[in-house]
Amino acid sequence: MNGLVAGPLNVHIGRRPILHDVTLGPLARGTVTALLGPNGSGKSTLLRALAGLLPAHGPITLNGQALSSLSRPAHARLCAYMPQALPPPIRMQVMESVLVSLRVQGGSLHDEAFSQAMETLSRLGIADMALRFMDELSGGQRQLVGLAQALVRSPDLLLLDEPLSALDLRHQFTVMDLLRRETKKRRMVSVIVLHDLSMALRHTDVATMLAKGRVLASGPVREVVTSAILAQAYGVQARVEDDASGMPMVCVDGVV
Ligand SMILES: Nc1ncnc2c1ncn2[C@@H]1O[C@H](COP(=O)(O)OP(=O)(O)OP(=O)(O)O)[C@@H](O)[C@H]1O
Repeated sequence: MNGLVAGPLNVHIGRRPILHDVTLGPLARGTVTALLGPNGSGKSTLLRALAGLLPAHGPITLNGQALSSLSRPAHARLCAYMPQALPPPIRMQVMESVLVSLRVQGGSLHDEAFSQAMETLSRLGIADMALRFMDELSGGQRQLVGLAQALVRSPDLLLLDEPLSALDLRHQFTVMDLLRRETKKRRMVSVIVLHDLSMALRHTDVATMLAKGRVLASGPVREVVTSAILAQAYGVQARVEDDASGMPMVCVDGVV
């Protein structure tokens, strides 16, 4: 089976149960999935479990292959994960940090590594930062570098935890647009944690809404981001409306 299928998954951190019988997918190749839910609902935990960074009880298969059966390097070749925390402001040039990310996949760098890294920086609009040092960049600029580090690896599974949190309005749109195009072109499965529900409506294909470590709803994003589900998940009174150009947006009127 192509794409990602996970669950039912149960995840404990220490003795604490965090995820309860969570299922995800099947998520087809070439699609972007939004992982939604209130603070503490388990989004990052699920992403880390998919990335193989937390032990999960339950099956996770990618393109028919059980991820749990893979060695760390083999897992890293298939899957790129960008955590919620921004890349640290260390004394390393941007280009070097992107090349280091390519090396996570194991082996030595191939001849095209440099041009591949440069092309990824260009697509994100930060080619001019290639020789700058990470500890001289703003938070948003470092987040764009973090995205370059993930994208340059052309993974089969792209996992991004709040990739827009430090970005300005223009970059939020250009990054989501780029992620959608790259996901289609490279036939990746992309799973992205987002708090901006209008962004999810406009730029993702399917969504899973978590609440208290369980799946509340799953399916096409417009069927998941609804007044009823938002009331249940977040405790807000909200409407989903189309703006003048027909694009969906979430308007919050208050709390329930
Ligand atoms: N290291 C840990 N030890 C114990 N509990 C943890 C740990 N990390 C996370 N948790 C708990 O797991 C639950 C889910 O956390 P998680 O970070 O997955 O939520 P989230 O949906 O990503 O939240 P947010 O939107 O705030 O980032 C929370 O109740 C949190 O307190």
